[in-house]
Amino acid sequence: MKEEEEERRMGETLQGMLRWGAALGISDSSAPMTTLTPPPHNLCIGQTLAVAYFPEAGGRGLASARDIIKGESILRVPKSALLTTQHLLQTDHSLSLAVHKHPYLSSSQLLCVCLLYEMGKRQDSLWHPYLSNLPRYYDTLATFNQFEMQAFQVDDAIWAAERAKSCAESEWQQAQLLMQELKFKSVLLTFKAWLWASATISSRTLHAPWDEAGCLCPVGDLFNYSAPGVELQDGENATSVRSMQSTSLCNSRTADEAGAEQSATSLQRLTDGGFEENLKAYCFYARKNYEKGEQVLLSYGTYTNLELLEYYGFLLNENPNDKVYIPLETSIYSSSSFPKELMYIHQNGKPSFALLCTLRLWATPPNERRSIGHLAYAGAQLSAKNEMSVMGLILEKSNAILRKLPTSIEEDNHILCGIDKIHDFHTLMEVHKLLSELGGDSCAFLESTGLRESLANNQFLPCKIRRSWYRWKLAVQWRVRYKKTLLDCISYCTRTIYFLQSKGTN
Ligand SMILES: C[S@@+](CC[C@H](N)C(=O)[O-])C[C@H]1O[C@@H](n2cnc3c(N)ncnc32)[C@H](O)[C@@H]1O
Repeated sequence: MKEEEEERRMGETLQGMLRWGAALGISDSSAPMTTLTPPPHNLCIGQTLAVAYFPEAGGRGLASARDIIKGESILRVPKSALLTTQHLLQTDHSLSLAVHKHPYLSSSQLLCVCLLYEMGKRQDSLWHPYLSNLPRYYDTLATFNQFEMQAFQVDDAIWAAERAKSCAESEWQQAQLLMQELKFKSVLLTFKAWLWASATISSRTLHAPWDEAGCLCPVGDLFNYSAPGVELQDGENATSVRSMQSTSLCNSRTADEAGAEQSATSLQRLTDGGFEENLKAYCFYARKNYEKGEQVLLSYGTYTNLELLEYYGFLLNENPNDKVYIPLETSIYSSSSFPKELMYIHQNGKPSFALLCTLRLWATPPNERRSIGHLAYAGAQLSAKNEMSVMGLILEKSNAILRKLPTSIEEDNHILCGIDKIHDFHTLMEVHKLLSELGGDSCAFLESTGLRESLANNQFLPCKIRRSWYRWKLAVQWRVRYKKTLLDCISYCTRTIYFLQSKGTN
């Protein structure tokens, strides 16, 4: 009964946002936007899209309300409805005065401050109907606690989470003075509020040509993600692209990567969407045909699962852009001119082009590398013996990584099954019993959440523990996917070696 009531209330707030959006000119129509746009019927936006719930693919999202053809214009959000730093500074003199005294803050930090500033206005904010529909919690990497970070098991992932958190912390500290000058209420000054704002920005902003931090786009940010298909990837050279969000709070990319990113982003806008100066609106286009009722998805860019977790707080079991790096000796890296970032294992277990090419050269006597370099760079196998040493090395490295990890993929899957069962339990006693029997990380989960102590005071599972349980599940899902890639790689290398041996060639 309580859940039904909650659902009804959420439906009403959503309808309120859609009515508000329609009044501001957010529409599916390609006709000029006016405030005469008819009010939305139920959760529909014009005739084309409707807000719907997709439990297995992003939760709340946008469904097609009719058949849609690839390339059709499906949504327009006028610039006046976008929540941007520029808009707020132009319309709020005291905010503008205060912000100009802090030129050292980055554009993302400023957007965080502006978002919290608007939240502080409550009903008086122009965006109140939009803000009250934003998620209350996020599961981006910066929100992971120590236990949840350790659950990744893999150093690179633990470091990424630690870096995301410490970066958010230092950005928050730098912005404190400005937020105090703006007389933020104490609840908006907390690190928790900052994490919420920075996760909102990281997971929901769209690229804006006038601001590196991007813009918050009401209704346009309800599209869930589908990974760009191979048709958008520039072979091995595809780098991470961010069209949903242009910059991260902890962006550590190089200028070259940023350049590649920009050109790939423009490519994607042809089918997905972008800000159109002549229309003064954010315009979205269907990237494929959709049947009525299907979820309409957007490609935010090309991400590995770890990056999806860092910026968006979710991961994909089938992610064509996921990668596993295996550490190699410096002498190996320097055998080719490829950058390290291109030497990895694809999610399907196959070594990347650059990794194969580099290892083939490394397994060639140094005095012969020059003469056969052109063959290696063209992707050719150099000899059966050479190929077998390459496969042998990758196999050995993958096995070594797996051996060092504290649990096997079977144990992780067992833990995941247990974690999933928590969903059906409501009382703390039931959850405690399940976790005590589960073994593995679950004892550490009991410790980290203080669940044992909570038993005395609470009958039901507190929200904080539910959130932690969800992030723990994300970390375990991530490491399962990581191990599966390495196991698939081992099978691939083994099969190749057997094949070459059976041919008995050199
Ligand atoms: C731009 S919002 C999309 C709308 C969002 N579902 C909502 O309810 O407001 C991006 C967020 O949606 C969720 N999301 C998007 N695509 C997803 C997917 N394919 N699988 C799981 N979660 C997804 C993630 O939480 C992500 O941070």
